[in-house]
Amino acid sequence: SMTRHFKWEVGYVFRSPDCVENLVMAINGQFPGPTIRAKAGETLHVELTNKLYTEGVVIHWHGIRQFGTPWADGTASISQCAINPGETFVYRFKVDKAGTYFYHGHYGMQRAAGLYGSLIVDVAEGEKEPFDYDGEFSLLLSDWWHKSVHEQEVGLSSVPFRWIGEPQSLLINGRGQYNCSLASGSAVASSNATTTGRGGPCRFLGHEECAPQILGVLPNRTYRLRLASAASLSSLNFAVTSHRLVVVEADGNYVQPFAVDDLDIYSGESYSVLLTTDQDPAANYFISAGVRGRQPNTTQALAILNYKPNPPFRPPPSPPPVTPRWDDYSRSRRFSLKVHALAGRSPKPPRKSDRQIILLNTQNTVHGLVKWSINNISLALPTTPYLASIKYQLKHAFDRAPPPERFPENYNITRPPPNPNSTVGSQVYRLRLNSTVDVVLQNANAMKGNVSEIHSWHLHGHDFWVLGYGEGRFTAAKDEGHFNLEDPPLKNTVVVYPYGWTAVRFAADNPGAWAFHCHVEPHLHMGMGVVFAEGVHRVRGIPREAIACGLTAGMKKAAAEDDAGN
Ligand SMILES: O=C1O[C@H]([C@@H](O)CO)C(O)=C1O
Repeated sequence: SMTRHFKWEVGYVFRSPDCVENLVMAINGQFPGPTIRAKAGETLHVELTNKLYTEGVVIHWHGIRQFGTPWADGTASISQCAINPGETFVYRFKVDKAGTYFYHGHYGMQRAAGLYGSLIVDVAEGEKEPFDYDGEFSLLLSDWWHKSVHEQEVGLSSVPFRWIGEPQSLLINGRGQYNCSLASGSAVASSNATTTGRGGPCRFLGHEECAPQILGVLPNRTYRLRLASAASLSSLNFAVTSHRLVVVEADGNYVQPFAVDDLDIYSGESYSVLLTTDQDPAANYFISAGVRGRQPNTTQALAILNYKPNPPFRPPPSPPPVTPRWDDYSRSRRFSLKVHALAGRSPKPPRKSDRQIILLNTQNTVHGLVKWSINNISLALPTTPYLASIKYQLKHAFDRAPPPERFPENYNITRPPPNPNSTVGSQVYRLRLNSTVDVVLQNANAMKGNVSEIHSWHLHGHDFWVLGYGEGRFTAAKDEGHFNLEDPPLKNTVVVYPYGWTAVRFAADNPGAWAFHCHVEPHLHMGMGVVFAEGVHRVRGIPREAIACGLTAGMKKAAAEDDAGN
């Protein structure tokens, strides 16, 4: 089948995503990066050249399994070395399943610098989706800070700790409005427009980088909106005034369709919703993304659903949707529980698992640094990529002790950690190839009293079944009986609610080394993740340029000599 070729250069550019100029990481000068569109079964061949001056770079293809190509997963220190300035690395892999995906940087906090774009995989020739629509739009949601990612990273790694704070703005396809609002007055100004002060009406001529996304639609049609969240921190709620949304896909898997007025989308998740333009065609309507899950300090992002032939900037007569209360977690759970696999389109989970790993999520300190830990270990990535050091049995590349699969019975998840100290570690959970693994993500109180933060966990290389969500501390006896083994959704990202737990099940069927981590960028930077590895001995043909760093730098030479036969 077909191979699609792309030649990308990653570099910093000055841009104004929310009408304020900042540094943005762009691909071929574009922010967000170019949208990749392909058909299931095709091969992507992305030749990536690093044009940054002093930083490495990698690109992760979020939601793509990388079956047989684990070195293309794009995770620095796990699947590959970071691509050095001036170097070129070829990502060549198959997109084997239709769905709404995205790609993004996976080194330091580069995703938060704007290194992301849409990746849409259509059904293969002759295949059909289980729903029809007349047109489609892809909406990449994210959040945005005026402080550089460099300053964010150093702040989080400083003593005293400097939190990044809440975002200055939310973006829809890389466009947001800081310090003004589309909702107050007409967004179109006469030609002598000036951007106004804080909170005043936005004034656009339409060509500005930060001019809102306009979705031009015809009345009485059905459109597929492909939503994906590349957000660094924010859990978002998406809504379109006066229009119901029918959810039909989650993370590249079909779901039993259900209608909502709004939907929650956590960092790393993607959805497809069907929207029918059955409202008054003389009006335009607001599209909104607002913060939930954390006390909001950022105005909602707005875009326009423009019923043609109305002028695109005609102010919608109705005000934007009101984002539901940020801490109404029972409302949030009710939405999560509406997502079920579409019968006959996804395999059901095995009735039993071979192993159950329980991961306690806590906030801790390590020598005064604020960290997130899993079973009291905060992930510190090694300099040599796990894929190489496991494949080539390189000693001393990472801590080979098996990481803890449980946490102490007497740990009280409703209180701050009695001893806030934890340690950093680089251990790997070794999974037996083709075994069925259950993971329970257990949330807990943060270091501050009466605080438990929302997290969104993403698994590389696999989809998992979401077996259930619960409140308080998970216990097998009390909770396993309530797992949904009938029609659990297949996802690659799942939310963990404050003081609650989320249980997932997956087949360890993909030889490679895979990250499993909180998709909240600062949390990952603070160590909130683990590494799984299965069947690495079976991995064949790791491209040398993927592993020429750390202890393997010498290997590159040795291997070359070896090839030269001396
Ligand atoms: O990791 C985090 O740190 C801060 C707070 O917990 C300490 O300042 C915050 O809100 C996070 O999500």
